[in-house]
Amino acid sequence: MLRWLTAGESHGPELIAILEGLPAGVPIGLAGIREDLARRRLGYGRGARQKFEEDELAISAGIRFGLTMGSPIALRIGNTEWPRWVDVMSAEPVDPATLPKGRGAPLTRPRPGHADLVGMQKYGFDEARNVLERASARETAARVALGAVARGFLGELGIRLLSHTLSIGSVRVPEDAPLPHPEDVARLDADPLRCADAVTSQRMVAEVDAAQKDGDTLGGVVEVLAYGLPPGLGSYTHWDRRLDARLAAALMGIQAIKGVEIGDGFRTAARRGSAAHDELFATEAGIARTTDRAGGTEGGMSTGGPLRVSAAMKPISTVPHALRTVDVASGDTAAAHHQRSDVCAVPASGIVAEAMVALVLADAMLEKFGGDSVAETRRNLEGYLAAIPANLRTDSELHDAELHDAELHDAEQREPE
Ligand SMILES: Cc1cc2nc3c(=O)[nH]c(=O)nc-3n(C[C@H](O)[C@H](O)[C@H](O)COP(=O)(O)O)c2cc1C
Ligand SMILES: C=C(O[C@@H]1CC(C(=O)O)=C[C@@H](OP(=O)(O)O)[C@H]1O)C(=O)O
Repeated sequence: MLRWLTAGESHGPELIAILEGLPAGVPIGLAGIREDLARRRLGYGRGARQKFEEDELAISAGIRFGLTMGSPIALRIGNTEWPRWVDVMSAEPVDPATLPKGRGAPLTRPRPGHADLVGMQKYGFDEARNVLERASARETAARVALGAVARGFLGELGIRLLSHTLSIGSVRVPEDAPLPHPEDVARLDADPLRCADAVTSQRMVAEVDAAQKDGDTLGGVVEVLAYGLPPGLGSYTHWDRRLDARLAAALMGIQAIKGVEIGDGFRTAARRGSAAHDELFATEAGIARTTDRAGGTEGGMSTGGPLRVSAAMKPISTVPHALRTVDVASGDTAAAHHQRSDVCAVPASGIVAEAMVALVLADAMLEKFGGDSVAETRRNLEGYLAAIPANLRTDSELHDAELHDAELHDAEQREPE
């Protein structure tokens, strides 16, 4: 079993992330984690803070000479904004009246759509600072660092992940656009919105520009793909063992994610059964599915084909053209507090979604195959695959190669939705 925890406030000194249960012998370097942290900062439409803040990564435990030791892994990400917040975020008792003018002013105009108001009600605060410090998606840097470690483990077992942007506001990639593959990651990272379709990406940039001009914000949809999974991760035997349920919970656990789809998700509900499922074909190399409408899970288990899961992000709630709220200090109608914010953080949430999927898959791999060293996990995986009787084997290589052609064919045949 894999466990993970994060701690840290948005404007505190640092974020702390701990991962417990990963086997020994996984190659993990600072460079790989830094790369994923840098990818989370990218994306057209992010606010000023991404430009001047850096993620100061340090490994505090669990890795020696570039390899995991089997002990808990502890990572530290310093907030370079900290020197500007030492007084406002001091852990020592401070009388707010002694702070320079404007510093630590109470945030009494809660932002609709953010955690401000309910957080104040729940934790007994009379202003929103303590709420927004932890509700902020700054915390996702810690999860991305943990996800990079999980990705390193999965990579040792032949599993590769990527994410891409499916929509920004009302602009969406065409239904029949080809699925990106791991070789496309550099190209995706270079795209302003991490969109695989260049023409759609340009329209997305225009959508972000228009929202920014209007003092508004945008959400969108990201998709995570994982290639190289074995069949049988997760289980149909109990609701909380289902891989799809675990993925959905992990993705819904990202700030501002409001919907998750596995495979074709809600679109499947509008189809007839004859056009909704992935038929099976006997080939010389094994049983093949030539479509992937289900997104790589059946019965709460991985099928061995590509996993495809998407997450819908609501628009950023700190709207520059501020939303109406109530000043809880006076009871008067007011404009919600706003200093700076992202116009759109959808590409960044794709990187966070990749991290969450990597953590869930790493956990599911360890649950099925165990292992105190990654070599042991690999032996167990290979033994399991070799023991599947010939008449039950699926041919995922064939599946990968033919999937794209079959999907294009399928899109042509598909009834209008
Ligand atoms: C990567 C990322 C960046 C975000 N940036 C901002 C931001 O700049 N301003 C903001 O108000 N919300 C931002 N959010 C969203 C808030 O964190 C989110 O709206 C808040 O937690 C309340 O959403 P919830 O109801 O889903 O928890 C961001 C979310 C993510 C995933
Ligand atoms: C700092 C990050 O994201 C922050 C997430 C966030 C929010 O409300 O979620 C609000 C903004 O912070 P601030 O209000 O200080 O400008 C974002 O910049 C980050 O992703 O590293």
